[in-house]
Amino acid sequence: MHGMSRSIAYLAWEVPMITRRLSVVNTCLGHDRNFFDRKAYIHLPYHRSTCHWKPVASLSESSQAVLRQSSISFSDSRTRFEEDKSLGNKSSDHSNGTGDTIAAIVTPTGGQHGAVEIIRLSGPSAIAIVKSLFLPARKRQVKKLRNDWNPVSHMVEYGTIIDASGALIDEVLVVPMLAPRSYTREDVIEIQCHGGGICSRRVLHLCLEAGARLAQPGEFTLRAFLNGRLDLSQAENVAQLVSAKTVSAAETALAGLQGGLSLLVQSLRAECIEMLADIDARVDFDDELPDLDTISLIQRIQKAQQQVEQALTTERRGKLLQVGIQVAIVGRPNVGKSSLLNAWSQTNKAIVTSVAGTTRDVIEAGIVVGGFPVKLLDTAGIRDTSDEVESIGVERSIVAARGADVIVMVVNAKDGWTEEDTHIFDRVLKIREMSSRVAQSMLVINKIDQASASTIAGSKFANPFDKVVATCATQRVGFEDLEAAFLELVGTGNVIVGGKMWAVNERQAEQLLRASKALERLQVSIKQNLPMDFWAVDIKEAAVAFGEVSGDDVSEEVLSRIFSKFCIGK
Ligand SMILES: Nc1nc2c(c(=O)[nH]1)N(C=O)[C@@H](CNc1ccc(C(=O)N[C@@H](CCC(=O)O)C(=O)O)cc1)CN2
Ligand SMILES: Nc1nc2c(ncn2[C@@H]2O[C@H](COP(=O)(O)OP(=O)(O)OP(=O)(O)O)[C@@H](O)[C@H]2O)c(=O)[nH]1
Ligand SMILES: [Mg+2]
Repeated sequence: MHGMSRSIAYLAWEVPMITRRLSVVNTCLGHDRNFFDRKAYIHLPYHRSTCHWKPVASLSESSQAVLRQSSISFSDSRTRFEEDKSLGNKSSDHSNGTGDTIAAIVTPTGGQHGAVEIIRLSGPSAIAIVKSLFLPARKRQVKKLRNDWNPVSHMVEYGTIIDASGALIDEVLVVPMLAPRSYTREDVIEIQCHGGGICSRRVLHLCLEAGARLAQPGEFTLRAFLNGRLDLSQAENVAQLVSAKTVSAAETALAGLQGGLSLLVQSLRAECIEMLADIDARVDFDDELPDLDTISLIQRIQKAQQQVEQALTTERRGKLLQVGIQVAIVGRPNVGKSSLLNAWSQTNKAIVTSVAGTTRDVIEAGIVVGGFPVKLLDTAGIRDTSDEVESIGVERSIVAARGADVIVMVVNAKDGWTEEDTHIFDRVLKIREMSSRVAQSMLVINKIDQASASTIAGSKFANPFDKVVATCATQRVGFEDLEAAFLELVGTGNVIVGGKMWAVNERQAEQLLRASKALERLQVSIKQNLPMDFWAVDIKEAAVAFGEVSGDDVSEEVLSRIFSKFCIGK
């Protein structure tokens, strides 16, 4: 960094290293911000929208090393910016990830096959590979030739796929989406084959022989992320969208995919970086700049923190939408648990008889309540029994209750609250205490056609339950109240149920919480008049946490953990 004096105030645009594969050249120079705005900067192999302004001298070792290797001169006060040729070349190598072309069948492969199946290719050789297999029907020439196809982006082409010997493999439609107008921003070609599993596999095989590599789970979306088409939170919403089990879950994921959360996090991160720049500048050049207005700074921080806290309130709803809610129905034999499951799910899944001890195994029924996927678990009536099969069933009831989010205990209005009920209640409560998940509880007083529910509902026995509802399962009475109470119980915070509102996932919430804590500490540091270096530490922490959400500042490990959960072809 010879010749560089601090007063020239070179600023560098340091991009955190995203993946090792994506090289260490993360640095870019600007004479000042305006200069940068005029795009006089080195083209980076990989850069995302918001980064971190720093004096060159404070850059990381590796970034400084890159600068030293490049031909940028620091000695001239007017600054010559030269684009280093080797950097430029690297840049194009990396613009498509590893440079290879990936392929996968993107329609379902196991189980049921559809009428049409799609193979997707993405990468620099996608066109060449398809050219070598595809004979467009449209060509007017009498003699059809291989390699004689000129793809037009987003124009469907009809033709045939042939193998190396010229044998017909399938009659297909081909859709080219040329870079950067594609999902991955690379050249993407989709081949629509006949369904049934054979054609698509043969075509995929030909693509692989022609030089494509089988895509890993989530690799198309990973490329979309690496090429800046989606940020990380949007990519996570792609996975959530395709695994959504209800309309509300899908709508929530879609809202995230459309960028609601991304925009918020982006602006929060930009805000942090701006505040950090103000603070850093005063740490470095304190004598030349006016004092910071700490009152307005604290206001900015408070506003940011409020936005983070608000985003955090969406987590519970998001989790319940994505994962669903497990409800264990427990109680004495013959109180009507199976009848309740059948009535609630409007099925006949569970066997109902007047014999106590009918249900032996856990019976599941999936329903949707207020947009949330709910799994009802009907269980064997809990009692002391010498019957071997029944006692195993009772054990399973306890296990089901232990894993449930909501425990519904059913009692019988006619019998009133019995000693056995107390016994079960104790066991249910014990389960609640032992469980790491805090289950909520609901008392359902059933068979209200035979006796009034008020005796139990008004007794001390009802008090410990979060909700009390009266039903007649055989006539499907009380189920509206049951659902309303249930929704209140799972409480979705102040977010509209079923609204088109994004939600944060667990990983995002973890980072937002980290940011919120850092912003909290920051306010304390400012109020206590601690040195500005301390402020910088906290604000950096918040910026990094936001960067973890957006993917601007994320390790390869986290990336591979996220993308490995995708399905193949996504
Ligand atoms: N056949 C097919 N259907 C699909 C997908 C796909 O990849 N293939 N998608 C995959 O998940 C989803 C749609 N997502 C997509 C997103 C962007 C582009 C795309 O080509 N974007 C261009 C805009 C094209 C234009 O300019 O008209 C771009 O953003 O530049 C394609 C699909 C759902 N349906
Ligand atoms: N009158 C009336 N009978 C009901 C009601 N709910 C269930 N029953 C009857 O009560 C009996 C037992 O119902 P189940 O649903 O099998 O009871 P369970 O709690 O699952 O019993 P186990 O599986 O043995 O633990 C059946 O004859 C049902 O028809 C109700 O609300 N009113
Ligand atoms: Mg039963």
